[in-house]
Amino acid sequence: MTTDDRPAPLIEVHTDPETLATAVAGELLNRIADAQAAGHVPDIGLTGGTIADAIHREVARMAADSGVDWGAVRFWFGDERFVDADSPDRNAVQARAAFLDEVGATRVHEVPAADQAPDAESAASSYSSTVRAEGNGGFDVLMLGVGPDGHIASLFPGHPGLDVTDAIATAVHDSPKPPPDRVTLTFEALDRSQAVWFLVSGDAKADAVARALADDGTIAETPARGVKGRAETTWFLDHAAASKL
Ligand SMILES: O=C1O[C@H](COP(=O)(O)O)[C@@H](O)[C@H](O)[C@H]1O
Repeated sequence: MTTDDRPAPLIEVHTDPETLATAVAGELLNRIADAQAAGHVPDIGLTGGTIADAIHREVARMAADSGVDWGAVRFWFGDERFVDADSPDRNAVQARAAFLDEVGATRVHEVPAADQAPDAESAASSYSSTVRAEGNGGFDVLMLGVGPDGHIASLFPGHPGLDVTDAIATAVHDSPKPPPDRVTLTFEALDRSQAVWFLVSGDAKADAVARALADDGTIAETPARGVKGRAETTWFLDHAAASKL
């Protein structure tokens, strides 16, 4: 199935970032619980960013009533900033602080950090091996924040990472958004997801959302155009982010 054969994106608009975060957190907990009830260990792709952090905090708040077995869910990162393991810039550090440590998640697959790998290339290669060895062929739910420039994960407009087709993860240098060195999953890997959820809030991202969902446009200009779920693609927006649709 090519990306074009996949179901058309759904758009869910919430009043503000707070209601958006609560809605996505509730939906995520339901998806995980349903997968586990069906005897499946779900693979969940996490993203960094502002709205992701709010969602993660809502997951922690709502976790107790969810029935989720946190030892039976695998967490992954769509991208990571190549900084030291304890740096607050790291997506994994932020996600751990917001919910993973609090709920007691045990199967968290992090990208090697700058004090654990010699360079971003080695970290990308190591993460590719981990995904190949311990992943289940794709994410059940992949969450992606979107930058004002239309980037997803660490796939930035016009950057060489957009063209990598022979790897699961790749190194990124000279990122337009700091920090400059990063590791990102490639389109090849992101595109193996059953459900892709774009998470976007704020009017600074309204243009990027409109470009991503327009009939015409290129992935090189707006990388968010380059990923669709095999079974579902949903854009979770607040009013501000949806204001140019
Ligand atoms: O650098 C990154 O930025 C994006 C979006 O972040 P935001 O603060 O504009 O919401 C995020 O999706 C990505 O994972 C992260 O590394």
